[in-house]
Amino acid sequence: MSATTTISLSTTYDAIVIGSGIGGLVTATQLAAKGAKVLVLERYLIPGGSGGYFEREGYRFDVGASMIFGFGDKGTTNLLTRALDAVNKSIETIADPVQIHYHLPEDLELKVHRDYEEFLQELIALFPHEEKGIRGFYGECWDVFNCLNSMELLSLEEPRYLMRVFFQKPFSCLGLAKYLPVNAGDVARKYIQDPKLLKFIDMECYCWSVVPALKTPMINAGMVFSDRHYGGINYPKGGVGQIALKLAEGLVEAGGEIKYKARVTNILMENGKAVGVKLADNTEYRAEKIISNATRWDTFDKLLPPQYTPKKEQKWRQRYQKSPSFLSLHLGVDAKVLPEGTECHHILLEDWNKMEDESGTIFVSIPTLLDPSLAPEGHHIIHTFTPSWIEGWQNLSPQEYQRKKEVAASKLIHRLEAIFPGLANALDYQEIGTPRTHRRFLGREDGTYGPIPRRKLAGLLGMPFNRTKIPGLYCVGDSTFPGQGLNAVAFSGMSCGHRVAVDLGL
Ligand SMILES: NC(=O)c1ccc[n+]([C@@H]2O[C@H](COP(=O)([O-])OP(=O)(O)OC[C@H]3O[C@@H](n4cnc5c(N)ncnc54)[C@H](O)[C@@H]3O)[C@@H](O)[C@H]2O)c1
Ligand SMILES: CC(C)=CCC/C(C)=C/C=C/C(C)=C/C=C/C(C)=C/C=C/C=C(C)/C=C/C=C(C)/C=C/C=C(\C)CCC=C(C)C
Repeated sequence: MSATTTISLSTTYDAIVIGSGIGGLVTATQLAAKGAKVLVLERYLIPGGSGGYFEREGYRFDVGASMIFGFGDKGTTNLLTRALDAVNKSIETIADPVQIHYHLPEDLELKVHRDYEEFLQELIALFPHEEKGIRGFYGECWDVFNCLNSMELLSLEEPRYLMRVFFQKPFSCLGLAKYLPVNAGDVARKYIQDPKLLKFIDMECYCWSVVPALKTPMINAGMVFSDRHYGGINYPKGGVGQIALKLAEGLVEAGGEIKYKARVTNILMENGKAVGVKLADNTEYRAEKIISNATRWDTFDKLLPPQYTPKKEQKWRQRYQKSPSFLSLHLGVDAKVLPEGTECHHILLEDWNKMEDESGTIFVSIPTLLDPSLAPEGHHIIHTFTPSWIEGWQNLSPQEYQRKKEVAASKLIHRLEAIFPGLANALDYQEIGTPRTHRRFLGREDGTYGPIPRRKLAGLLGMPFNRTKIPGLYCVGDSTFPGQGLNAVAFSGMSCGHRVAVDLGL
């Protein structure tokens, strides 16, 4: 068959989901559970995207996500638990007693304990003059969280749901409406004066939102700073990849389909409406609704002809830009290198002025402290990453690229020796990922971690929901409200599933 031959398949689906990241899988499972005929197309070999895994020499490494919110067993904000439950799946999890052990400049060293009061006591001991401010700021985060955690979380684009939830929980709705345009840094400044404590609050935001507190939406901060104590951080037994594997399993059991090695190259348009997709091998599939779990840049610049880029997208790009990608180091190490009592997640920064710089902040995750089965006996996994832009990794010869990776890895290991002395001599396995790796394996433009505000914006107000200006086309994942994070994209998936189901008349 010639390369240009197009194979059109006669089956018509209710919905096609492009990509099996957690956002895409949650949408697909929500729809399949409601009886829709769903097809998920994934370019890679396994599901999960940034929440995927890979195996090397007896180690099972998490690709990206490692600090998992949304796995609690109470309230309404435990969206990963709920998404799995919708297709009759569950995952055994291991409670992490400390969310992050911070190693910050000027000897600012502290742990965010799962127990809220224990965390506050540790922070207040470092800033006794700010006790009232600390309690005030984190207390207001709880106000936001309590609003969210009191209501059913579905599509904010569905007026009947909004009316229902408003009548059921008017104060929670009004509370959230009040916080939608607010950023965490402005709330922090109402309570806290100490500049060093404000820098700490910046780091508390930066380490998941990739921007300082003044640019971090308060609703997201309320979720993160409270749920870590309420539902807690819980690691899935068998690795983060289990979440996607179970969702994919549940999808198929609910009557949905998932195809791997199925790279979508075009969204097919007819009379201004999205009607199907075309794969790299020229196969075409058609559906009533097309849902893209690719980033907005990939969706609108690559999958659609340029004349279809809505004006709204151009405007959005004036407000949001691609965040940097990461340089990731997946290490297998001799267990003896970790001192007794080492915590699972660490943040390391030596100079406050470098927090947002390329290679400034170092993130560390050691999942084998919670689930030893992920590494050979007597060994641990240290997954460490630091922000990195694609530009520095382009136009290199294979030798230059290899050399640059090794230099960057050894610099990271050298800095990590400050918390894990002897690390360089304890290495058993090493794999280095760059922004190019993330672009290639996750299909994310420039390997970006997701959208970040170009300047200070009004909280979450500018983040688009799931519908797009193109009839029949929806977006899901971290390019949509409320942004990055597995629990955040699970929300995006739940609301996308809800909106599409209503549009399909289900
Ligand atoms: N908690 C953590 O520690 C941590 C760390 C890193 C990332 N994350 C989070 O993971 C989340 C990512 O979730 P997501 O759902 O937005 O997306 P994702 O990028 O994880 O998944 C997108 C999927 O779509 C596939 N894809 C892309 N283009 C395609 C095409 N043309 N055809 C077929 N398949 C295609 C990709 O291969 C990938 O599997 C982010 O929100 C990020 O914040 C969390
Ligand atoms: C009716 C009326 C009047 C009104 C209306 C209003 C309303 C109702 C509103 C609503 C809203 C809503 C619902 C919202 C929601 C939201 C959400 C869900 C959110 C979520 C969020 C989440 C998040 C953000 C998360 C995140 C996380 C992350 C990102 C993480 C990350 C991590 C990492 C990176 C790691 C780090 C570290 C180390 C490793 C150390």
